[in-house]
Formats: sequence, structure tokens, C-alpha cells
Amino acid sequence: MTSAPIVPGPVTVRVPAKVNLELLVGPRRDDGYHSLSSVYQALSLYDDVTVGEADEWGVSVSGTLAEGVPTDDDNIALRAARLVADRYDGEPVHVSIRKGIPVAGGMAGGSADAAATLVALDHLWDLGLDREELEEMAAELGSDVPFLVAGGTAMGSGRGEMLAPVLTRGTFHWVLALAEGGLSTPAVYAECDRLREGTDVPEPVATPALMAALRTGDPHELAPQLVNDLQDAAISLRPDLGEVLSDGMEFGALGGVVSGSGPTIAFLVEGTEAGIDLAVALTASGAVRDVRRASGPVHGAHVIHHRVD
Ligand SMILES: C[C@@](CO)(OP(=O)(O)O)[C@H](O)COP(=O)(O)OP(=O)(O)OC[C@H]1O[C@@H](n2ccc(N)nc2=O)[C@H](O)[C@@H]1O
Ligand SMILES: Nc1ncnc2c1ncn2[C@@H]1O[C@H](COP(=O)(O)OP(=O)(O)O)[C@@H](O)[C@H]1O
Repeated sequence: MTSAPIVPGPVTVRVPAKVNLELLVGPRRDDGYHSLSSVYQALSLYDDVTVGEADEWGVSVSGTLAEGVPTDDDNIALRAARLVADRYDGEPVHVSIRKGIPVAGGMAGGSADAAATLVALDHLWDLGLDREELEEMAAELGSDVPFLVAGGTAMGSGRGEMLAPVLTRGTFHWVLALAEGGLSTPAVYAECDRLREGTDVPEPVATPALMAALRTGDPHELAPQLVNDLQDAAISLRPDLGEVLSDGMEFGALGGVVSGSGPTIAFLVEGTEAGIDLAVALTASGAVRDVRRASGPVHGAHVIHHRVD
């Protein structure tokens, strides 16, 4: 008896957002990047990225947060697909992105889509890529991309792309205050340089107290350790963010920090109930565009569906 050939159908990968629990920004390097010490945590706010064979290269984006995402070769997910195809002789694919991560919000949504596309193509084309090969292509696409492949909680050095896992206990609960519009990452780094002009900037080193707090699993220990060297620059470009931060603290957050280059603000709360209360208060204040609750750490980019016809 002969059976019909198995045709690999589209692969869907779910990929989380990130928050930087600690983002220490060192001097600007000769290549234009800043040396970083970044402690990333993956949060339960997701993009779903579906990649399938197609007659021509393409990308489409859906969801209420899709505005502002390019649907041409500027889309980093399409760049990721072309990179894998160039290396492994792949045929054209179409990438469909369902956005659940705010765009240009400092939560690495674009990097997440690139990470998801790498994982999807590894699966679709049965490439059997090892961690090193995936991380190397990820780093070529952007400093944050390797972390979105890995997920969990990790420390990033170099320009953020060299990862080491960080031990944590339990689950931390977050409330994310989404802002109107976005902030450009290069513009925020440039503003940080401007604000620090004339000062001696040391090489960044991760804080042992943060690592210890993460091992306790206690949000009261973690809250005072949240720090972001880009925060002043983000607030300098968007002064309204300072008010959102103080509102959130007044409404009961244990700690708050601008996420990466902003403008999203991540508030740490005690648990689910406290998260609901804070989300309600921030929404009622009218000072934010929208509010999301999330928890972390969660897994990095992972296949959730593969249709085989
Ligand atoms: C600030 C952070 C914190 O995690 O995230 P976001 O807030 O953008 O999500 C990252 O450093 C963003 O990483 P990513 O978005 O991957 O940046 P890349 O594409 O590698 O670089 C974009 C631009 O950001 C600046 N850049 C990025 C990384 C770095 N270590 N130093 C830099 O100065 C450079 O101007 C670079 O041209
Ligand atoms: N797949 C993508 N999703 C979101 N933004 C993308 C994507 N591809 C390219 N971009 C561009 O990257 C910029 C930064 O987006 P994003 O990665 O969401 O933010 P951030 O760098 O603040 O974390 C966007 O303004 C957009 O122009």
C-alpha cells in the first residue's frame, strides 16, 4: 500500500517579551554599540509567528498592536528568514506575525519575532541546528535576539548577546504600563551618551545583590534591585514616563522600572491580586495607553503547532 507524501505545513512558534531587571550601560565601543551588563527576564506576553513555504518572500502582521510594524524587508523576522535560507539553501517562505508584544516598547518584540523565525525554520526545514548555531545567527540579527531564543532569566554581556543563565526561584508578577507611541533604541542610547558626556563611565558589572534577590524568589527583595541606566534618557525624551512611574508606586507597586529603552514601564507586584489592583488603578488614572499583566520567567521561543498535510 502506498501512502500520500507527507508535506510539511506551516510551523507556529510562540515567543515571549523581555524586561531588563538590571541594565547597566558601559562606555560606547568603537563599533558604536555600548558594552552592557543586562539581566533579562522573559515575560508571559507573546507574539505568535507562523512560517510556511510560499511562492515568494513575504510577511504579514495582525493584532491590535500591529501598527508601525513594517511589512517589507525592514521586518526583522523576514531578515531572519532570509539569513537562514542563505545559509541552508532554503526556498521562499511567508512569515505571519500575531502581535501581543508592544511595538518599539522596550520589550524586544522585533527581536522576539526574529528569534521565533529562526526556531520555526529549524523545525520546518528539519535543520537540526544546535544551540550555538542558533545563537550565532541570532546575534547577527540583533543584540537581544539570542535571549529571546533562550528565555528564562539570563545575564547578557558584550553588547547584550553573550548569555549566561541566572538561577531564580518561583514566579514574579508584573504589570506593564504601555505608552502611546514608541521610543527608538538608538535615540535613547544617544540621549544616554549626551546626558553622561564628560563623565567617566566604567565597564558594567552585574550586581551580586540582584542575583541573591532572584534566588530568594521574594519580590520584596527583588524590587529595590531593579535598575536601568537608560531610564533617565528615556524620561528625558518622554517626561510623562516619570509621572507614570510615580503613579504606579503610589498605587502599590513594589518596584518599577522603564523596560529597556522604553517607553513601557514594568511594575513588580506581590502576586496576581495585587497585579489586578494595580492594573485597575493605572487604567483608571488615564495616564497610560493600556495595561497588561504578565509573569516570569517563561520559556523562550518554542514550537506550539506544526501542521502536516
Ligand atoms: C535597549 C535594549 C535592552 O535590552 O533593548 P530594547 O529596549 O531595544 O528592547 C537592547 O540593548 C537593544 O537591543 P537590540 O534592539 O537588539 O539592538 P540592536 O539591533 O543590536 O542595535 C540597535 C541600536 O541600538 C544601539 N545599541 C544596541 C545595543 C547595545 N549594546 N548598544 C547600543 O548602543 C545602537 O545604536 C544600535 O545601532
Ligand atoms: N517584527 C517586528 N516587530 C516589531 N517591530 C519591528 C519588527 N521588525 C522591524 N521592526 C521595527 O523595529 C522597531 C523596534 O521595535 P521593537 O523590537 O518592537 O522595539 P524595542 O526595540 O523597543 O524592543 C519598530 O519601530 C519597527 O520599525
